Parts: sequence; structure tokens; C-alpha cells
Amino acid sequence: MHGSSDPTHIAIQARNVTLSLGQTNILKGVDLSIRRGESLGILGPSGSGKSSLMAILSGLERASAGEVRVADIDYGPLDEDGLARARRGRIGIVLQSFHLLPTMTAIENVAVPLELAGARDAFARAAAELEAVGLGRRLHHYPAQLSGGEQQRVAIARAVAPGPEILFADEPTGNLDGVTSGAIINLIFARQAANGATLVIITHDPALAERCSRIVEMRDGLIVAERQT
Ligand SMILES: Nc1ncnc2c1ncn2[C@@H]1O[C@H](COP(=O)(O)OP(=O)(O)OP(=O)(O)O)[C@@H](O)[C@H]1O
Repeated sequence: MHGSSDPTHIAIQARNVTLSLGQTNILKGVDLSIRRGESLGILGPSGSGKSSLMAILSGLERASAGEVRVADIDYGPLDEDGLARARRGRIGIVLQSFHLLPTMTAIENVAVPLELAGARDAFARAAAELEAVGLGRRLHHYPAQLSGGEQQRVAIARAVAPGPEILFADEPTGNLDGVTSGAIINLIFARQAANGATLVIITHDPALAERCSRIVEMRDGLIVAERQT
């Protein structure tokens, strides 16, 4: 086999993925194959299922049915602990609501997952990551003492710090002004290039979507269109 059909070139493979909560069918049979090193933008109206798909592909939530393989791991047989182990150090996730730990400072939020992934110099690396997102002067602030955009940048630093194989980001520039957003986009893509990482980004930001190598569009629980940029 060769090219994109070679399984060793595939970072993420979803086949006929469905998600139903009660009577509601949120995802209705999504097929998606993402190559290693690819950057994929996911577009679509509010409620079309973008965040739900990302939750399943990133291992935060289990599909109701269908097949999900990510970074050579079949999510099918894994329970929640198994999914958490599969994610650790290999998959970075930036969620819309940041999910920073409120009792930890910015630097602790970035350093603790690095320590869990086995890094020895976790605090020095965390400081460098926060510096890179422009938060060198906010290392010891708690999330509640930071603006929404600053919290978002901490979440981005935390996700990219372990050098994940795959980075998932839900509206990573949603709370940032144009200048900061441009800098963060550059940082994310520079990291991708340096690590050969795969990026999956939900965005309404045209500048960010155009930076991705491929864009898929969701509507009503399905992927309805795709194009190379
Ligand atoms: N826990 C839940 N219980 C019930 N319905 C849910 C749940 N989570 C999501 N949904 C529904 O699933 C649909 C898809 O939601 P999802 O958040 O995936 O959409 P989205 O495309 O990411 O939207 P947005 O752009 O507004 O973030 C929505 O109609 C939402 O109300």
C-alpha cells in the first residue's frame, strides 16, 4: 500500500461514528480519515456536531457506535481509564471552556501534565511555554485572575507543552484579539511543523481555517463537504 491509503500514514480513522444522547442523534455516521502531519479545519454551524466529533476523536467521550482509531490505538475496547492513558503525552486538547484547574496557578496548570508525562524539567519548560504565548508575566496567577484570552493562552501552552502527536483545538483563537490570535496561530503551526504533528482545529476564524491543509464542513451531525486549501 502507499500514499494516504497506507495505515502507517493515518493519524485518525473514524468510520461510521455515531453519537446519540437519549433520543437525540448528534452524530449520524461520520467517516473521516486524517493523515499524519495534516492540519484539518472543521467548520459548520452551531450545533452541527463539531465539538462532539472532537470529543470522540480526542478520546474524551465514547462513540455510541462506529470505529475510531487514533495514533494506532483502537478506542473501541478502551474504558475511560484506558482512554486517559492513551491520551497522556500523545494527544493535546484545547477546549472552548479551557478546563484549567482553578486551584493551580498558570505555571502549575502547564507543568503538572508535563510531570505526569514524565518530564523532569517540567517547571522550566512550562515557564518557556507560557513565555511563548505572551504570559511570561502571569506565571503565578490563578485562572480567576486571568482574562478569558489569557486563560485560553494557558490552555494552549498546556496542550502543546508535551509535544503531542496530535493537537485538537476547539476555537483556539475565539477569545483573542487579531494580533494575539495571529501570534498564537503562528505558534501552533510552527509547533506542528517542528514535531510533524497532526492538527485538528474547529474554527470560525477564516485566517485560521485557511492555514489548515484541508477543511471539512459539518452540518446536522454529518460531514457534508471538504476541500484542500
Ligand atoms: N450532553 C449533551 N446532551 C444533550 N445534547 C447535547 C449534549 N452535548 C451536545 N448536545 C447537542 O448536540 C448537538 C451538537 O453539539 P456540538 O457542541 O457538538 O455542536 P458544535 O457544532 O460544536 O456547536 P458550536 O459551534 O455551537 O460549539 C447540539 O444540538 C447540542 O445541543
